Amino acid sequence: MTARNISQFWKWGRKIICVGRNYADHAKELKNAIPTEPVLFLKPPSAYVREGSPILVPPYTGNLHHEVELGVVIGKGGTAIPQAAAMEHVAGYALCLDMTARDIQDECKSRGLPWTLAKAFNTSCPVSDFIPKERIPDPANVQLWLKVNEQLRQSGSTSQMIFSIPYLISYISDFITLEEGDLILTGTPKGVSAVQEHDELQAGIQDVVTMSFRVDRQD
Ligand SMILES: O=C([O-])CC(=O)C(=O)O
Ligand SMILES: [Mg+2]
Repeated sequence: MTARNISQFWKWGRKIICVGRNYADHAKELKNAIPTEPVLFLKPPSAYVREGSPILVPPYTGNLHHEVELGVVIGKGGTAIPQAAAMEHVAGYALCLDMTARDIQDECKSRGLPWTLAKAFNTSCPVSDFIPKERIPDPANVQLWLKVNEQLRQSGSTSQMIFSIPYLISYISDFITLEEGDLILTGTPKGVSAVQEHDELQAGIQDVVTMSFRVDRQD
């Protein structure tokens, strides 16, 4: 049996735990209250898409949004992880997009229904190469950016997060056991906007990583 390699964590079939409304400026642009506890939702591993393959617009949405986010890759699992030990559970990072069918999400919100079809569809989690932990010594202070067709749409620092990475790891692991290969999406800064078929998305974490994806229609 070949050993699994954490640098290909997206192939492992592990869960993707997403944090919503973790940046006040984004919560405000969508007219959501600033949360007093993390807002959590999940994506299945089938949501992953890698560079070279397109982001597919689900046929049921007319308002697909990009959300650029720092992803935290879990290297050591655990339950009820104390904040002080949380960073020992991190193997590294990845740049991610939390693709969101905003019209469907709005409808789910107003009807009190779960966000699954707004957030968890195929290709809803574009992911960069794995970034070993050492390459981002201060994850609480890196710049994330996203361009659509060369136009800057999102630019924000992880220093703006409401809940820190150690807090999130500790909070999540109280309720959902974290496993090696899990990914935590830590929320998006402001500037989310709609993408269309044939758009080119480019995103990056300052001088650490960049990635690009093309948007296509689902046949
Ligand atoms: O859909 C939303 O706005 C919540 C979310 O994922 C985020 O804040 O990153
Ligand atoms: Mg998000």
